[in-house]
Amino acid sequence: MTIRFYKVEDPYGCFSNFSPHPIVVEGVHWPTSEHYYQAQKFVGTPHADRCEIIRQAATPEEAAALGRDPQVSVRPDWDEVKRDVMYRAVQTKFSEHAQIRSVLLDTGDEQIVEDSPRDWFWGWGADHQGENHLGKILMEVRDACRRHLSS
Ligand SMILES: Nc1c(N[C@@H]2O[C@H](COP(=O)(O)O)[C@@H](O)[C@H]2O)[nH]c(=O)[nH]c1=O
Repeated sequence: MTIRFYKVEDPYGCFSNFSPHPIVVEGVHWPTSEHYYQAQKFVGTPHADRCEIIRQAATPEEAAALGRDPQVSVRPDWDEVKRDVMYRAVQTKFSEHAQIRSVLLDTGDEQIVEDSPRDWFWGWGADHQGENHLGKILMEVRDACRRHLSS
């Protein structure tokens, strides 16, 4: 059966980037993978100061809002790099938290879908026709964890 996730409080909520699992990337602590993902939008831009503002946001919702401010331009290559950014965020999260790594590994080879009604890129969208890149990255990270375990 397909594993659907979205809100942190719902089943498989630990797969959401809003889940309370901090990550450390290049020695920098991020409260959630969402904080890290949203901050990368502004690396190398005139608004690079926004990275630290986002890192210090009290909640992932606030971090997402700061990252989605239409008044502030993201890095011009964001659409080209955002999937790699997301992969690094998710891979780091599950490498640093054994308990949720077990949850991910225990999904076997089931399909994983971000059941977002309004995100057709990271999720499958309300009509379930979206690209589900976050679900695909979770399945890629699951496979990488499994290979690491068997090596
Ligand atoms: N989980 C979740 C969301 N989805 C998350 O938002 C991020 C995409 O943001 P953007 O690239 O700015 O559209 C990505 O991490 C995706 O999983 N959005 C929400 O407003 N609430 C939520 O609970």
